[in-house]
Amino acid sequence: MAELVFFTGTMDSGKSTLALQTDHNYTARGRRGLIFTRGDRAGVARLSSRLGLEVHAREVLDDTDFWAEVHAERRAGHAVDHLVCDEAQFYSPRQVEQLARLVDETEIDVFAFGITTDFRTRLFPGSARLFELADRIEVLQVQSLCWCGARATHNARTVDGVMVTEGDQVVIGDTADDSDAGATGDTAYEVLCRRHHMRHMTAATARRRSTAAESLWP
Ligand SMILES: Nc1ncnc2c1ncn2[C@@H]1O[C@H](COP(=O)(O)OP(=O)(O)O)[C@@H](O)[C@H]1O
Ligand SMILES: Cc1cn([C@H]2C[C@H](O)[C@@H](COP(=O)(O)O)O2)c(=O)[nH]c1=O
Repeated sequence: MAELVFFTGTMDSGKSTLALQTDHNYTARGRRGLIFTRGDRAGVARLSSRLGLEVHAREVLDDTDFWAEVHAERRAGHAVDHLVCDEAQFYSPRQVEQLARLVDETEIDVFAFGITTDFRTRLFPGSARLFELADRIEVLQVQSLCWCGARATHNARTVDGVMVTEGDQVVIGDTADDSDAGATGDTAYEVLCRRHHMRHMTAATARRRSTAAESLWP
């Protein structure tokens, strides 16, 4: 029985790596899959992992119709046994419904990978529809950590090293290590635990407060 599975987590939790591993393992057993992505940091029509793996992928656009894509492949005589769909948070609800229809009516397995919530802790439309329709939701096992050591559960956006909660929902970018904090004109992301996201306390903020406190009581 085919399934629509949504693998989700924070940024930097191993989603793209798992997407590549999944396609590799299914292909190794003779299954033929199509790989999709949208807005990967490596560029158009690329699926990349921070581990360094990168493959060609079909870029999902606003008018991409997964039902039409799969049936065009099959009309051309190509088997399609599974779909790997990365950055699924960026897909439209209608596109998620097309994925679910492919599972139900053509017995194709669909493995979707994407972050759960945006920089304001709100669900992306694509992620929300996947939560509503998926047969299974799998939270990534790789623990990305907040600066405090707790498991990171949410994604923060920083501009010039300062956490922001206003702006466009979609801004392609990467997590920054501490050395990048405060770079001018730089939009970056940092994974935080809920407590510190709600407090707007990034690693840089925590460090600044600690330094200020030490200056009062040297
Ligand atoms: N140099 C490294 N050595 C080992 N693991 C790494 C290294 N760099 C990145 N990773 C792993 O890759 C994960 C991010 O993988 P990626 O698939 O790009 O995540 P996502 O797609 O969820 O953003 C990190 O959580 C970390 O576990
Ligand atoms: C939180 C958040 C993230 N994004 C972007 C930033 C990245 O390009 C992707 C997530 O990629 P990853 O493989 O999971 O690291 O999403 C965004 O556009 N808006 C946000 O609020």
